[in-house]
Amino acid sequence: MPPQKNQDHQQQQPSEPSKFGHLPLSTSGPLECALKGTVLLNHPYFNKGSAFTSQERHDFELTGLLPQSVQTLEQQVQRAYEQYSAQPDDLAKNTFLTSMKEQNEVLYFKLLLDHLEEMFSVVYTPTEGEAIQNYSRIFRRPEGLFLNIHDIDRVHHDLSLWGTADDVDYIVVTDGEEILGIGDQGCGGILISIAKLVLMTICAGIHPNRVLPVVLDCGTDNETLLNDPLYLGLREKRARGEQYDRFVETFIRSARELYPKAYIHFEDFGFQNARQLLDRWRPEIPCFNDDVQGTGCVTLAAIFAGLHVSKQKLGDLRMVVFGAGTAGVGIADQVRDAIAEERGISKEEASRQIWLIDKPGLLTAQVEGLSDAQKTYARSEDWSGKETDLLGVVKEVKPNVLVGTSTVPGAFTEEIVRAMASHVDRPIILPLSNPTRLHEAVPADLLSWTDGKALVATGSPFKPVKGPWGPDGKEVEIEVAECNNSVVFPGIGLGGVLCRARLVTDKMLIAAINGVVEFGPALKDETAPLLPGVDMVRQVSVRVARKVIQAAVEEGVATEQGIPKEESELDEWIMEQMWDPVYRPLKYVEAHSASRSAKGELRVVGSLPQRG
Ligand SMILES: NC(=O)C1=CN([C@@H]2O[C@H](COP(=O)(O)OP(=O)(O)OC[C@H]3O[C@@H](n4cnc5c(N)ncnc54)[C@H](O)[C@@H]3O)[C@@H](O)[C@H]2O)C=CC1
Ligand SMILES: CC(=O)C(=O)O
Ligand SMILES: [Mg+2]
Repeated sequence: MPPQKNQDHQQQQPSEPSKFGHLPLSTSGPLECALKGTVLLNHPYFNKGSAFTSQERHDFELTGLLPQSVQTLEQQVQRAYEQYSAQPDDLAKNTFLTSMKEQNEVLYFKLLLDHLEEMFSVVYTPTEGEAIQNYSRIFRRPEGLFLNIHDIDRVHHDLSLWGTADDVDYIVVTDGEEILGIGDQGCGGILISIAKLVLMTICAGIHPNRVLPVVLDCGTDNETLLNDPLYLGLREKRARGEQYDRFVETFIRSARELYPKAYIHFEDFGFQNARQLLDRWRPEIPCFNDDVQGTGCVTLAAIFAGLHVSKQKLGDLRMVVFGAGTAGVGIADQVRDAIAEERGISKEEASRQIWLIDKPGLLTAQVEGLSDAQKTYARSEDWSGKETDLLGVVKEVKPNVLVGTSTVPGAFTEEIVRAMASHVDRPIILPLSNPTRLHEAVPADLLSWTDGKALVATGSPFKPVKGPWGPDGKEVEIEVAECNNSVVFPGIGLGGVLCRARLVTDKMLIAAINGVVEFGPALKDETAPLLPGVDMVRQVSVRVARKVIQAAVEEGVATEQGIPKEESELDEWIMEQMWDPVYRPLKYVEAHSASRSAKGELRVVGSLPQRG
């Protein structure tokens, strides 16, 4: 593209009046800004770098601080992409993107959106896992909110610095205990909160300046971190029990009080805490546990697609889950409820079609120390004299669905997979452990051991697999879906935020699953992936959000006014409120006369220490 001389007349965003009138979260029109000069250039939300127009350079005291050429966002993306491509490896690419986010958010999100398929695995699993493990080493600048268990009395105050009551739509909080499949990462867990929020913006258009990433620093049991002189978090063993409960409760109550509109997303808590927190808060506030509910929803959607291809019914499902932790039991619950609904039977009866395996082997009534959630699935029939390891259970139970959420790489061995395929024509096999190196099996092996018959989806992305599985042994390429909660949590969150749901109900989650299923490529072409890919994320999120909002309205938990009833209008209403990475004209306002806008877009220096 030839360089363009003067882009002053580039129109940054049309501000057509909406047919719905003023929508609370729409972001068209000029952006009020009280910052000037270097402070403005250093503010990631307002900064446009070389794309500031000549007028803005004069109005905001930027002349002399920028080279003369006024460039377009597209030119900036081109330059940024060249810089990104020159990075030596994925972790360096991840670090490059983080620093771009700290400089210019519009450019960061535009770059990501334009190259989403290539960059998704760099800002999310698997590379984000590597960044988290190295947090205290690659740290440059803090982002997010770090709350200290020893300062419970300051939690409310520290949270209050983030904005006013209207400023926050979405909070992702972790305590860092069970990050992806890489265990306790202490305060480095802040990066999973940030990554999930990046996905909320990219996949669902949640405004990047109206979100809050939080890590609850309760210490860490990770010896490597405890012994690392550069570790940035509390250097002590994890607090548990009463002190922990009081800390989390103080956080949630303060967040609710300060930001009553915000939806709270729990991420990567340890198994016991994840469940307890969800059970404790779900009946009271709009909250969601991604590892339990998000994973349950996306996996059920993949299973629906797999059953469609294998021409089996949900009622006939026999599922073995290897790794009965947060995700494994979350999946089991979602599948159990769907079976119960389809067959018109009790949840208890439906749970008989599911076998959970953990470290002691099959979970039976004889296994001690099971949590309440696991006990629901403990087998009561007599297994004495039978093998209760994965191979033994697969041989005995003859499952048509096998799920891996164990973090044990290679656990789905050739023998196990062949045993499964010997009694089911199209086995549905979902190795979901992240990051990539922890998958229970890789698609190439699963397909090769089953002559291309396995219906596979994986927790992290994999390249398509080629093999002689077409008609007459012709070589075909099989694309494997990523079965990650990222397919579904953005749409659920978008729906929850836009309708200002009081609660996130079971029916809203079922509606979300149906939304994903409608986009499943395998429903139209049986050789296609079980779930929609990254290229369709925004469309999927709009559909999921629509379904979630409709269910919330039906259930009486939507509190927003004026939600359209008609589907295409509702889609328009949703899309108008999704944030897009475009530069909007800046309008100067005096700091002292500046009130923070309801959109949280007017940030006065000093009001947001973490982001200013
Ligand atoms: N694809 C997706 O969307 C998601 C994937 N995950 C992945 O699932 C994995 C598990 O995550 P969580 O459930 O949060 O962790 P978790 O720690 O709660 O669960 C893991 C379970 O596997 C069990 N396990 C470990 N070694 C085992 C062995 N040798 N045999 C049998 N069981 C064994 C553990 O005892 C534990 O119960 C992680 O790799 C995580 O990244 C989690 C959430 C979503
Ligand atoms: C995907 C996700 O949430 C996890 O692996 O924990
Ligand atoms: Mg997670």
